[in-house]
Amino acid sequence: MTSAPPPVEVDGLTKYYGDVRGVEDLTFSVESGEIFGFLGPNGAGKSTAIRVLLGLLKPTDGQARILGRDVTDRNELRNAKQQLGYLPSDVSFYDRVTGATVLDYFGRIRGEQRRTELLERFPVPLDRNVKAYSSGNRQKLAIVATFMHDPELAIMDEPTSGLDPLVQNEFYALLEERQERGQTSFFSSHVLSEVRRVCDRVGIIRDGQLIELDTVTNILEAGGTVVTVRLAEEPPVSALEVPGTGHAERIDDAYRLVLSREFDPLIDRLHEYTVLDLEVREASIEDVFMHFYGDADDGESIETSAHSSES
Ligand SMILES: Nc1ncnc2c1ncn2[C@@H]1O[C@H](COP(=O)(O)OP(=O)(O)OP(=O)(O)O)[C@@H](O)[C@H]1O
Repeated sequence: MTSAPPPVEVDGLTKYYGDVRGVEDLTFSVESGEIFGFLGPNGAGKSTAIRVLLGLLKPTDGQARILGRDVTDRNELRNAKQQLGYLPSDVSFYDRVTGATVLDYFGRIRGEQRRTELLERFPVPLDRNVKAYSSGNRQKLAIVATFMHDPELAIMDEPTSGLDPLVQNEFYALLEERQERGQTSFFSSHVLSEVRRVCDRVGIIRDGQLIELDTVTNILEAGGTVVTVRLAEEPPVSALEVPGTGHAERIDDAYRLVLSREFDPLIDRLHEYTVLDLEVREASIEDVFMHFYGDADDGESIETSAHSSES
């Protein structure tokens, strides 16, 4: 018996918009039952990759398959879509219809066995025109539409944007329940906290290219230990760059060092100074991100918490 193909398979995928690079040479696959986060700041290429996966854009080069079907083949894609839930980044339902009509429409096409249950978890004013919906309600309606046929694979472009924290939690719980049943979820995000919380594996994309692909656990382990130290003296940063230091910088009146597991060389060096303050902690996913994006100067933005704009 042959095993089922990976729900998402991308090989050498490249998409240019004329001269503008959308994504270049992406290769990865997502396994059954995984919650996979596709991570990157604005303009990195996440939506482009997702739109190719859904057959909405034709690749310039390379292959993309969902549920074992070639997304550039209309018939194959139609078959795959019966088992696919898709949540686009800007939810554009027909404004002049009610939420109930929207769900009726998708229900007729793909099925709606989980509709009632999902509406209890993500309630929306069903009888009202979608035009009058808040952005959060639109997003909740989109979640119900995405999952009510209980798809094997869900592909979502920034699914939690506009949701309040309680609804976000409900959404993460939904993904985890799906995982227990072996169903697969793939979503793009620029919110690090949610990726750390729910994803098994992440692909990090920058300037259209995949720059990291690993489990969240491995990425955090490889991130090292972050040491922040304040000294009475003001030595140059280079004075603290002992063996095992991956990165060192001066931030205000402190020194921030990323170390591998070896601490002795730093402790020896610190003997030469008066230590006023010392903090040692494991690297966070934010630290890992800053490592990849810290030198970006083109306005890329990453939210280090789901609500950083509100705090
Ligand atoms: N229709 C288009 N025509 C020309 N260039 C485009 C088009 N869509 C996207 N691009 C460009 O492709 C690159 C990748 O954009 P994309 O929207 O895929 O990024 P993203 O990671 O999804 O960003 P965001 O988080 O802002 O949605 C960007 O440089 C963008 O300007």
